[in-house]
Amino acid sequence: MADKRISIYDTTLRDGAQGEGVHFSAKDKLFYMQKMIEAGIDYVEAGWPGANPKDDEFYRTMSSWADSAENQDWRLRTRVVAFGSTCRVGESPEKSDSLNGLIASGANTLTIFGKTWKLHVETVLRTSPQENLRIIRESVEYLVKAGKEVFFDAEHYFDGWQDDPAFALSCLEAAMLGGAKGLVLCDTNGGTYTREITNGVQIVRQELSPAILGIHTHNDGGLAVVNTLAAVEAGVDQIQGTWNGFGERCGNANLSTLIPWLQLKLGYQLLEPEVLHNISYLSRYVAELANYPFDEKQPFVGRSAFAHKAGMHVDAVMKNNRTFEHIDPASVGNERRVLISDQSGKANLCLKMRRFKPEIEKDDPLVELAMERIKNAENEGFQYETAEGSLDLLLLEILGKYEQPFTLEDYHVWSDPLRGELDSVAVVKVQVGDKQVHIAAEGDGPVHALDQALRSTLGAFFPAIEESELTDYKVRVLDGSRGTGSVVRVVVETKHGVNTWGTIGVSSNIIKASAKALLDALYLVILSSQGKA
Ligand SMILES: CC(=O)SCCNC(=O)CCNC(=O)[C@H](O)C(C)(C)COP(=O)(O)OP(=O)(O)OC[C@H]1O[C@@H](n2cnc3c(N)ncnc32)[C@H](O)[C@@H]1OP(=O)(O)O
Ligand SMILES: CC(=O)C(=O)O
Repeated sequence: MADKRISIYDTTLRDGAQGEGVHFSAKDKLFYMQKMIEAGIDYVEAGWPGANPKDDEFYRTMSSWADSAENQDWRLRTRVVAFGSTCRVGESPEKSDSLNGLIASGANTLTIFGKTWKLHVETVLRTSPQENLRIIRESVEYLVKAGKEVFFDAEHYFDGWQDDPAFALSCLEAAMLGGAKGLVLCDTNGGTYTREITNGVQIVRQELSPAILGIHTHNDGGLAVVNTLAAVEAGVDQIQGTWNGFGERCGNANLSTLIPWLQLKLGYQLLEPEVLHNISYLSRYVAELANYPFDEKQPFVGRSAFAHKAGMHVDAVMKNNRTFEHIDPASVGNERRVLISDQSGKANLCLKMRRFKPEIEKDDPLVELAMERIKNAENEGFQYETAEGSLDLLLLEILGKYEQPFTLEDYHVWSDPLRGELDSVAVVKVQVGDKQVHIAAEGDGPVHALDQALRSTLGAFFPAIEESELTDYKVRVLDGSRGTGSVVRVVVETKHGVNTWGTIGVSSNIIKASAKALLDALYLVILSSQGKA
């Protein structure tokens, strides 16, 4: 149903943080909340009070922040949710540390999960179905009486429903009897097929009338996004998910994919259009905050999402972008990229070269020349897809616009691996204008020594060098048949301000390959600081 409002329940800080390698400190969680409040996310589940000191600290700080006069209006847009479980078997809610911890958290919206699959009731809780219904109903009731808005996460709902539909439904009824505002159907093991999700949601819609019906899926079968979309089409009002699909095992339904699908393609209302235009940035922000590598292959928001490599595709995109783009990249804050490789045609290169010479056309002989040089270089082992910085330098040179800011006249590197730290020395001879400089520097290994020598020589002439940093260094053996004499490809990543460049060197001598990649990086830092690259 187009233009229906679907609320977003973001569980990145809770279920997302249950993912391998994903961590948020209490302070990270506060930064995160502020971003999501700005974005207008409806519900943000931030953790489990009582489970660990970090979550306790977060809720303490969050409640005092929310209570302060200048932040009173945050509740209008975003609700911070505290998560926990029902009371334990044989326990009364009043005695439950979990429930009392939730009330004490200060959050006005609370989500508790409970069992709906008999397998869990019998083997994990080791209790009777009746006791399970009691702990669900009484726990919800206790929180509602404390003045809270309560969601019930029906753990393993779809497995439970396939096993014993009447029992699974009775668990939902117990939560409703307790006064739950929302019921959330969880595919906890992530292995449910889409058809069962659709059926499961439709039956709950027919049988019960919660104020909010939500869906929470995991990605173990690779269907979390599709299953969430199916649930929306079958009638849920709320999607639970995590940015970048972070979460336990194979992760949760990915909000970075779901939101554009629902809003741009299916016509549902989730976020303000300007927030949707910022969604690539938001996804990246969350990965940065979690210190987790961003998956560039993600639909909609990844760098590769609109990266065209095949020559024929780029030719078609230049004629009409709809030929190979399912949406306008700008609608999700992303951009089209043209990759240059041995799969490129003149269209790829022409688009790339227009950055430096806007009037260039596909039939210009310089485009042909660039294609020949690149295909030959790729044949020798260069790979410009990961080294767009070196590619820029090559194109500037072909266009006659390259002014090399210095020349490395000579260099020598010695290593004494038995010396311990700073085991290598490099001496470089560099020509800058009419000045020639010799400098020696030590380093941990020969490449570090060379980098240090170049930087200390050039920093005096070009201050931008001092502000730049090497952020990655990768070596790949191209053909192992010659053992330690094989040709290697070195790719260096360098950051200066908001710019990051990949540069490349290829040689059977790892120092020579590294020197070429390092030099290209330094040239780029200097040229871009002078507005020439
Ligand atoms: C599907 C989900 O993702 S639910 C969220 C799961 N998230 C987490 O587990 C992360 C945070 N968890 C924790 O920090 C800890 O597990 C704590 C603090 C909550 C509990 O720790 P402990 O008291 O040491 O218990 P432990 O984790 O070993 O075992 C879980 C207990 O809860 C019980 N339990 C599990 N689910 C429920 C439920 N829905 N309602 C009531 N009790 C439950 C289990 O039966 C078990 O009890 P038992 O020890 O009497 O057999
Ligand atoms: C509650 C929850 O995270 C799940 O069932 O997957």
